[in-house]
Amino acid sequence: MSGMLEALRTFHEEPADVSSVPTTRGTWAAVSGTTATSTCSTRRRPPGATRSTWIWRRPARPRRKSRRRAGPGPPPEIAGARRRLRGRGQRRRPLLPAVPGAGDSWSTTLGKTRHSDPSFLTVLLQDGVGGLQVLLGGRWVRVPPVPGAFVVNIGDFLQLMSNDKFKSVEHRVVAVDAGAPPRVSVACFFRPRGAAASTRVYGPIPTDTLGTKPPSPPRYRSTTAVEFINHYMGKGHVSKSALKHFRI
Ligand SMILES: O=C(O)CCC(=O)C(=O)O
Ligand SMILES: [Fe+2]
Repeated sequence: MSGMLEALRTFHEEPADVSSVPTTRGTWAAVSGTTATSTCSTRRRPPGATRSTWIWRRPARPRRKSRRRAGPGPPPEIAGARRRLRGRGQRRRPLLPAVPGAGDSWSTTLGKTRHSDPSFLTVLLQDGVGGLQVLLGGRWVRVPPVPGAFVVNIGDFLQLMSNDKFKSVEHRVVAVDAGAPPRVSVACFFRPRGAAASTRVYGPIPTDTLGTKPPSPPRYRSTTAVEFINHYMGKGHVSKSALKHFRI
């Protein structure tokens, strides 16, 4: 865990010419054999929905031959960081600078705006800086970093499939006060990928699995991961509005 966070910091502290290499999918894919992309675009995102973030998508079945043909490879520090980050699914590495005077008043302008994740589950590793908050009973509650622990978030997909039995959690990240080091975190989003993402249809699972109660009527229409994500991205990932769109 600490190695992974350290790798992120190392990467962010690289000179600009190294850390700015992977600005396009093509460039980074050719360098690393994985796909990386930045979510720093402000095109369809409201303020607060962007930060310095890189997404790694590992090919489902990496083909060694094509990797070998891919060129000389990244510098050793980057290769090391990438090795530590490898795994299934999608990982992000946000970096949030400390802000002089930051407090709750900054929360809607800097950090990660309130949202729920378009995943079944998200496994999150945060560093010791803090700033993550969840919405509980209408109040923002801090999620203090616990060394050696992951934060596991229920995502919108699980809420949809469980017909509201498990509720996705609204969360945000607020800027921390000056003096703290820049914050890094790694999130792994578990959701359908590859062909299944556009072909497999997911809907509420009947909840009477024990046969003890009549199943509750579905509260959401069925959808594919691709349709859900496209809608989510189009909304600019704010709050839980994407889920509402699928509600019957
Ligand atoms: O950085 C964090 O703690 C949370 C990041 C997050 O919520 C996300 O990327 O969806
Ligand atoms: Fe999130």
